[in-house]
Amino acid sequence: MRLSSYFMPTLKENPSEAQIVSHRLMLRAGMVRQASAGIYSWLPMGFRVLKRIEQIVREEQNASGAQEVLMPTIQSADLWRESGRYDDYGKEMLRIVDRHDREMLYGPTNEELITDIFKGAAKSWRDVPRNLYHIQWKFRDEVRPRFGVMRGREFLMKDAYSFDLSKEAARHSYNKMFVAYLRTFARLGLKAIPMRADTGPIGGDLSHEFIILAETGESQVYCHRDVLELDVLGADIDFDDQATVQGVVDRWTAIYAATDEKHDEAAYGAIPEERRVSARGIEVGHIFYFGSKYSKPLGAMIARPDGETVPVEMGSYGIGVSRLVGAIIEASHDERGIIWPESVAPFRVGLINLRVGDAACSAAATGIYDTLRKAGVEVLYDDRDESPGAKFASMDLIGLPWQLVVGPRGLAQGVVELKERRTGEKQELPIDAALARFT
Ligand SMILES: Nc1ncnc2c1ncn2[C@@H]1O[C@H](COS(=O)(=O)NC(=O)[C@@H](N)CS)[C@@H](O)[C@H]1O
Repeated sequence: MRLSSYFMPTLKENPSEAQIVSHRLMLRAGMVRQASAGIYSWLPMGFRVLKRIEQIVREEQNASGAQEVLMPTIQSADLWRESGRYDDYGKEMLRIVDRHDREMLYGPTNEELITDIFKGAAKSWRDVPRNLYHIQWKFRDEVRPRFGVMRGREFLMKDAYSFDLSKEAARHSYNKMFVAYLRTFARLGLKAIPMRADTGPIGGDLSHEFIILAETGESQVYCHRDVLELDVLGADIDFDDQATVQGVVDRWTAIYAATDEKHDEAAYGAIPEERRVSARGIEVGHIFYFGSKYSKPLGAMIARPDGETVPVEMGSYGIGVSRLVGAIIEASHDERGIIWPESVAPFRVGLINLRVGDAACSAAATGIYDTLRKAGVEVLYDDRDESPGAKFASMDLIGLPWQLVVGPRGLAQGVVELKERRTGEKQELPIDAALARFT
């Protein structure tokens, strides 16, 4: 993509309404624009990151055996009346009346709808275990949306729902999601710690929040430092091997880590002082086991092999896909701007032509641009007629992992400059050697 034709309305100044760094940088880098309170338009740069995150979430859900569906954003109030949550949900629920005066709502979550879909299709133990997920926009009329996309009113969530015959089987489904979440956040370049958590409006009695430590986080969390030093498991795990999956969960949950609501001062106090961590954190995922909380009132029953019918055992598992765009910036930035992990970067290489008017420079830069694109490398080519300083500043702001700088002086010596955004490390390389790094 040539920057001279790219829709990327960057801002020079920090917008006054932005209180945290990710909100500031997303506005300044031209990634989003607020449409109304807590509701954002995703511009090309932000949308590319959102889709990269979404795709990694999708791959890890699929790897764990979950199956992707797509449920609507608008739901009938009927199912929510059956589950008893229509009134309980309170003011966060956006209630809508259609032209036939039917009571509808913009879904804040989908337990009722997915249970109704499963109920219509499943009849016996042969139909479980199943895990169905979708990646869909939600609406929660937050009383104080803030921090940009971190606490929005309309936001993108991956929400998965598991169906099992027994509590033991449901626990394995829960454990598989626990492991899938560890892998997902590791691929996003994040250290997300699973912490015992409250279940809130979703319900149930077993729940973990996946938290990344960040000063601007809304959650207060406590943990043993050991849990921050655990490595996420290797590349592959056999999700059908219950003992292996349980082993990973046990290893992580054996170490103290809890959100404020579930904090146990005594257990925390037993940790040696220098190994205690008390910090703010950002909740990027939240998983729940809640048994028959929805299947009983909605009548989602399945027959056991002995013929007796029981309400299907369920859990639900959410990841804040749009929140993650902000959370990754909170975890990965410096004073000059964003530092994207390669796995989610909107482009892999930022190509800078230092002197657009210079024929040799432009020929070399355009040649590199064409070669990289032909090799399938995502490259953003700054071909604007701007000063070198302005180009360096905007490339550092938008945070692409690599910068390739073409200038007359370097060319005279047959080299271009390669800079790694994360470390700031620069090296001069012949053009072919520089290209070889990416092709
Ligand atoms: N207002 C919000 N703005 C952005 N992301 C949010 C917001 N509320 C929740 N999230 C994200 O969505 C994730 C799941 O939300 S949740 O309420 O915890 N869980 C559920 O809704 C369950 N139905 C999981 S399927 C959270 O961990 C958080 O990362």
